[in-house]
Amino acid sequence: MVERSKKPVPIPVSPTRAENQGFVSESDRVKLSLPTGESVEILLHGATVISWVVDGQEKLFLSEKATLDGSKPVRGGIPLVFPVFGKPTEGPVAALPQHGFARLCKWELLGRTSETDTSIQVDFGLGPENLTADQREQWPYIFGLIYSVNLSKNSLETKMLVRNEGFKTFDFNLLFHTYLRIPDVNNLTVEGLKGTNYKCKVTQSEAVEEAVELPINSEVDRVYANVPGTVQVKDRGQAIFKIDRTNLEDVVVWNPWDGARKMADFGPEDGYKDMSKRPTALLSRIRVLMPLGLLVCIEAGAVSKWHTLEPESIWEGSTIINL
Ligand SMILES: O=P(O)(O)OC[C@H]1O[C@H](O)[C@H](O)[C@@H](O)[C@@H]1O
Repeated sequence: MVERSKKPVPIPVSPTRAENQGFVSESDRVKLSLPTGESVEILLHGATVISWVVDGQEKLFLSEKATLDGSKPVRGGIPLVFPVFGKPTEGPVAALPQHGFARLCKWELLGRTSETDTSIQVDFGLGPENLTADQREQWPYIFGLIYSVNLSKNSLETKMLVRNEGFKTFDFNLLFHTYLRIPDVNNLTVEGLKGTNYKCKVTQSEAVEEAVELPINSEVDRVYANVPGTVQVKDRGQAIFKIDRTNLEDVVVWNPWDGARKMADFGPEDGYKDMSKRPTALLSRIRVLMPLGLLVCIEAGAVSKWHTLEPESIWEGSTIINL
């Protein structure tokens, strides 16, 4: 449970910024914006970031068929993975659904906690009181999560604080399952992984990454452990996303490729690859107005091993995506 005494203290905003309405809270979501036009939108359901707009361009992929009403995890944006990554078939977390419960729960809005003309932050909380009785049974620990989303002019930072508020030690994984929107997967490379050990979930094998520039040209589902520095996503050799991490040692690279066709909530069906192959004039016009999705997931996390949290201990991990 998020102790009220531990809640972040809201910082009063200047009248000028208040007039700019950089923070809008609706029944199911929160919208943040900067005077320079950048914005981010976060659903209370899963505390899922579903949009990040810079210079009028959407930076995150959100499936056309994503469910946003809280009945399913969101296919797109930044779903939160906690307290388990994947779906272990045995052990104390075997009863939990794939990727845990954090992306399924309705989070509490704790409030806007810092704001200047160049950045704005909002915090959300989750504890056992926000879980269903089944979820509490599946993961019977007393915990508090505080999730912060910080929007700056050219970056988006997400930070998770995990607190063990009970008497029992627990193990957890955490991951920001970030769906990046990219212009064209055919020109895309991911850099910063060379020399890192990875588990390939497609071939069920392990290897050391040899590529300086990793292309995405088929299904990719790799868990890179202990990635040393910045991971860059490049389009035609130009960095379009630079991802830095603090206390999140691992990076998952995922693109379902044509496996996306089997996902009921994935749309457009070929959004994994290249929307330009859809020829109709109407779709081309729509594409100009609202470029549809091409994606790669670059997921910063702590997933290659369990993190153990003793009672009264705190763990914090964050990632920042710079443009
Ligand atoms: O379909 P989901 O439960 O959202 O999982 C989507 C994907 O998440 C991660 O990237 C995993 O490495 C993949 O194996 C998984 O398919």
